[in-house]
Amino acid sequence: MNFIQQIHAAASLNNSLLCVGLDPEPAKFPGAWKGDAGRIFDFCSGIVDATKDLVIAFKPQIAYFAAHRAEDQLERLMAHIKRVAPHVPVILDAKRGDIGSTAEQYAREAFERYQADAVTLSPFMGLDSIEPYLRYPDKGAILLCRTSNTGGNDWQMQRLADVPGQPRLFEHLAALAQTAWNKNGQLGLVVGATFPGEIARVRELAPTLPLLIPGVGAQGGDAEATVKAGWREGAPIIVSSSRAVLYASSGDDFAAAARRVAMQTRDMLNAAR
Ligand SMILES: O=C(O)c1cc(=O)[nH]c(=O)n1[C@@H]1O[C@H](COP(=O)(O)O)[C@@H](O)[C@H]1O
Repeated sequence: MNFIQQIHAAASLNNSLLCVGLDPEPAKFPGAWKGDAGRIFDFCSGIVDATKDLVIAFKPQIAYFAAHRAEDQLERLMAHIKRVAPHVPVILDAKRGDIGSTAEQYAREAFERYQADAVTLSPFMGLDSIEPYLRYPDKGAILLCRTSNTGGNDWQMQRLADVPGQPRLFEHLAALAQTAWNKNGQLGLVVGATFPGEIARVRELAPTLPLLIPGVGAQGGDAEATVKAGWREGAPIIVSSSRAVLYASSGDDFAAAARRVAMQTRDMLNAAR
């Protein structure tokens, strides 16, 4: 199964649009684990085990592991997810973007070392910086398009004077990702839940692509508006929440609390379809 098929299968098996983001911060760990970077695997696997029947995907953010020299724990976590939840695709959030020869190494890291099913990428350096990932035709490559942060305005909302119709940068990218750049049909786009109007615009320009939508939960994005703007039958959205799920409780009941919040969020997203 390729990444797009995995997403469709997990969405229907778990009846979910919710992705749980795995952004482990030892300072926020419960009880005796607090401050202990050696517990990153234990914390994240606890979250995975508690939510694996509720999600369309998991999304570990690599910086939260690398900052603590915990790449070995990320490798173990990826293997753990494959073992306990083989039906749930894993998106490695790495936001890579570099020249082709270096991108080849990043693609190996994501797809061979970590066995990710998809990776997030910055398209700022253009198509040749994306192509090495496209050589893994079963894997997903999810391009930053209209990000959830306010600083996204600095570039993504600028108009391109030399392109017919003078689209904004994010609009131009969405159209390219749907067409010329999508050589093997494996591209997706990142659009922030904090900008539902732009989610709708991206959905117009990229009617079939999977959209990874972070920004519900801690960043305050509107879950209902997100679904209305982005979800269409056959065109999946992957709505990601990290802190609101991971740190629903700072006590030893963290996994049960994460499950409760994940279930509420999943149900809220489903009710808006
Ligand atoms: O690519 C991402 O996942 C991403 C894109 C974006 O535009 N905004 C954004 O917040 N993210 C990531 O999504 C997660 C959001 O975490 P919470 O705000 O805690 O749900 C973090 O891992 C971010 O790095």
